[in-house]
Amino acid sequence: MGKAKMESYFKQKQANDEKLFVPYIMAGDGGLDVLNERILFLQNCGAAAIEIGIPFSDPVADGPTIQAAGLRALDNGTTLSGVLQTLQAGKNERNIPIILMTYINPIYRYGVTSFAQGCAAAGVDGVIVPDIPMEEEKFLADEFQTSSLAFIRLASLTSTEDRLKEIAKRSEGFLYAVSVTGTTGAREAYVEEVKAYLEMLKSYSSVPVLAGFGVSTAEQAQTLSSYCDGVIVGSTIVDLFHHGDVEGVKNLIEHSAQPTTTS
Ligand SMILES: O=P(O)(O)OC[C@@H](O)[C@@H](O)c1c[nH]c2ccccc12
Repeated sequence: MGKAKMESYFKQKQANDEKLFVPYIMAGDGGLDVLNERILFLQNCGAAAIEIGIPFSDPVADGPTIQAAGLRALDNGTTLSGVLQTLQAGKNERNIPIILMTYINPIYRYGVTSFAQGCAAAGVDGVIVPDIPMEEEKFLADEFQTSSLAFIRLASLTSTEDRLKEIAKRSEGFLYAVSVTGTTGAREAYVEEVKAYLEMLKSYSSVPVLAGFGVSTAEQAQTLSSYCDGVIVGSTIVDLFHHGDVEGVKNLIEHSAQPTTTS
């Protein structure tokens, strides 16, 4: 669908008062054979989009769960071109946006232009690159624009307000609001500043603001979603799939969408 369609797809969901739930999975964890199957399963469970990680040997933003999933995927021979081919093969069965999450190194090795073109051909709609700061991103932004890919930016709790304003202004598709300090992985609690941070980002952003990092329960998803437009859940989903608990995945997505009940 590309950037413009992804944005109108999210707008339509929001017009129906839906919060957006975006699960993350690691491509090649369990083998590339299960990738398209998992995507369709998540789509049927009500995911608003799916974030797909490209396994990489030095995943600096990742905690233990995603690191382990990345190692499993690398061990069974998963490559970026294998992932793109698999996504291309499953393209016609999907109807929700697909976002690739990859560090810059695999993109460099593949070639920036080939990567952007390969993503578009595979039916990828947006890309997240966590280790490219805003000052260095132009070479990527230009290629993504040529291929109609949304360049999804990451905001962090430790940035100044001026910087957050600029990041929010640039974000396409949605704005990824990293809502903890540190790496990916389940957390028990969120710091109090998260509410103000998400509300501030919402006031600057023209695309939906989604909170990610640390979400492991439906209650957390509901609470965070009440401050912004939805959540991204990685480590918990990766763990559930790894243990074969697809019912757990389904329950988490279904319950996360329910409005917060106050007791
Ligand atoms: O695993 P968590 O804590 O639920 O966080 C989401 C996260 O896994 C996913 O979005 C992600 C995986 N690796 C990343 C690297 C950078 C930014 C985001 C990510």
